[in-house]
Amino acid sequence: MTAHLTAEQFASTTFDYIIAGGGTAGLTLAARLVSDAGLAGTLIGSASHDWGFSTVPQKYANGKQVPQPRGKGLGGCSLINIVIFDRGSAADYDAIEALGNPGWDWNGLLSYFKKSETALSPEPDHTARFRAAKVDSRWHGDSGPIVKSYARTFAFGPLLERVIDATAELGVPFNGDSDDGNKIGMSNLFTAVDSRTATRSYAGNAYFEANADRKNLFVLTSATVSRITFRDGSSPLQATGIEFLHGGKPYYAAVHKEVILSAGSLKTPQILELSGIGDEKLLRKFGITTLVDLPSVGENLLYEIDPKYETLDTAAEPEVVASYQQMYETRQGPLASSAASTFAFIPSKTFMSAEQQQAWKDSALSAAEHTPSGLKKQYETQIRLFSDRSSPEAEIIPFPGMIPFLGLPPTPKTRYMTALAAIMHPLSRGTVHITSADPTAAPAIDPSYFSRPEDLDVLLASVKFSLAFFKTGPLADVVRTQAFPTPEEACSDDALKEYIKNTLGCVFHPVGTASMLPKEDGGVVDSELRVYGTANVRVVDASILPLQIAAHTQATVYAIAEKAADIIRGL
Ligand SMILES: Cc1cc2nc3c(=O)[nH]c(=O)nc-3n(C[C@H](O)[C@H](O)[C@H](O)COP(=O)(O)OP(=O)(O)OC[C@H]3O[C@@H](n4cnc5c(N)ncnc54)[C@H](O)[C@@H]3O)c2cc1C
Repeated sequence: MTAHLTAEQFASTTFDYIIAGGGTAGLTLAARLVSDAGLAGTLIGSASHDWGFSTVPQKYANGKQVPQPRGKGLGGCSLINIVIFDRGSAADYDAIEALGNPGWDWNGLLSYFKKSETALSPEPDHTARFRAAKVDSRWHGDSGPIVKSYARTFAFGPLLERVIDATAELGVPFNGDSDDGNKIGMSNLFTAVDSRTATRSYAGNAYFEANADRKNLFVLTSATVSRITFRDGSSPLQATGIEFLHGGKPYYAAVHKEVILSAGSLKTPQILELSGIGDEKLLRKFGITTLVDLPSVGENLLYEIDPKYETLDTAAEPEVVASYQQMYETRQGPLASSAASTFAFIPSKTFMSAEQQQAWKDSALSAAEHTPSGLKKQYETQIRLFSDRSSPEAEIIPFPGMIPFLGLPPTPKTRYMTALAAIMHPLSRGTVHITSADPTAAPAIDPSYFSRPEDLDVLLASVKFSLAFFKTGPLADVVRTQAFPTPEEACSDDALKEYIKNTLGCVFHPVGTASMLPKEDGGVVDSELRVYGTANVRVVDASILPLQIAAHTQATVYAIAEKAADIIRGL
């Protein structure tokens, strides 16, 4: 049985590896490291569900504060996410490699995507009715821990065909398998659900519980890592252990080999800064001695951005929910899987006119001229992707129901449908930094949405595309009224921009705050994920992605952790 240690036991053990954060990446890494003889310690934040963060008021979005849920228990965000399990386009990963990260391109990651997963074949009627592609072993794994399957019952039912046909009429082809490196099109995405048991497959059960009887995996729950400790005078810095809080009391645990931070994009920078690795000016403000002046820590925060657009619906009625519950008894129905997983990924040419694309490019090129060289390289990459017909620049997420983000109650007995529009490669860059030397204080999360106005233009165009979607033949036939935006809110581009700012959300995929880049380009970790200026501290989580990918992030995070395990073990 895995040793769930008490804080005292944890503090009196010296581990080979300490992984700070038992989330998506942390548990994946722990499971792979303990398959060797070394000891691994995994610390997690708390047994409760969600850290409950929110952004600071967004200057360019009418002061809106956007909720930022983050999973807190064993499994981290993989425990609370919406189970979509997909990959970005090959172009996304190739771009990350080209920024100075050998081995992190599509070909370098493909084996790790496959290693993390077991793809279940769609059932025969599934292939016919929901256009699910057959599982191709060139792209999909057959023996990894995360079990992925296509949603068994698509909640749209017959509406799905109309959704697919409407997008096809707007020039978006159906893509049977968007995990093969070509992301463009409308696709049924895999979900991290074991359809044989109708259960979520996540880091907690797939990687952690499956290794629960290992003698060399130790876990301490309800702990908050405060900081890393270093050998006095070492250069590069040699980590000796970590300090953590448990039940309000401070403890120390020692490490032989490495400390690995897997606290996620919004918390890893906090641990680095509290450890004296960050921007000297900021650290001084909070009385923290700077050990490595690394101003890039907590910078380059990137989100995909997403406004809400409400239309037609499904079921909030008690009798419908009861029928779903009944269906779940036989592992059927929407509760047995994701309610929606057929999404469209579209290149700029599909939703922006040639003039709009040119205006965006001119503006982005001018922005690139006035940025430091590291960000300039990222912008140049993004400008190239923007014109690449194989690179999605927006995602349209049709959802069979009203999403209550607008805070407006649905009219009883009315059925709605929502299309969320998200942009994939925003130019805006945000930050996440400490607000105090107290490790329990929430960091200041500032995505700085729309600080680059080009992002708002792309989002406006993608929202207009989703409005057109509901007016296209197959869907127009069943849409009675446009609930949101109201006619006033949609009367002009400027009015729609205001609507976007007021209803802004995010797709919960923050990345980039401990970017894997050359140091001079704003990197926090090198391509072996080692923190600059340290000998034995790595970051393994979503924060290392220097660019946003056009996909949901969890499959990539598992692949990052699988690859990191091989790097750390020298394989
Ligand atoms: C609501 C929501 C829906 C999402 N939906 C999807 C989806 O459908 N598909 C998809 O692909 N992606 C989705 N994502 C994103 C995806 O889940 C994340 O990108 C991914 O899981 C991040 O993994 P991570 O290892 O970087 O961080 P996490 O999984 O968040 O792990 C970080 C861990 O570190 C712990 N921790 C933090 N600070 C400390 C500390 N100081 N001390 C100790 N422990 C600490 C946390 O408690 C957590 O367990 C969603 C995310 C959210 C929040």
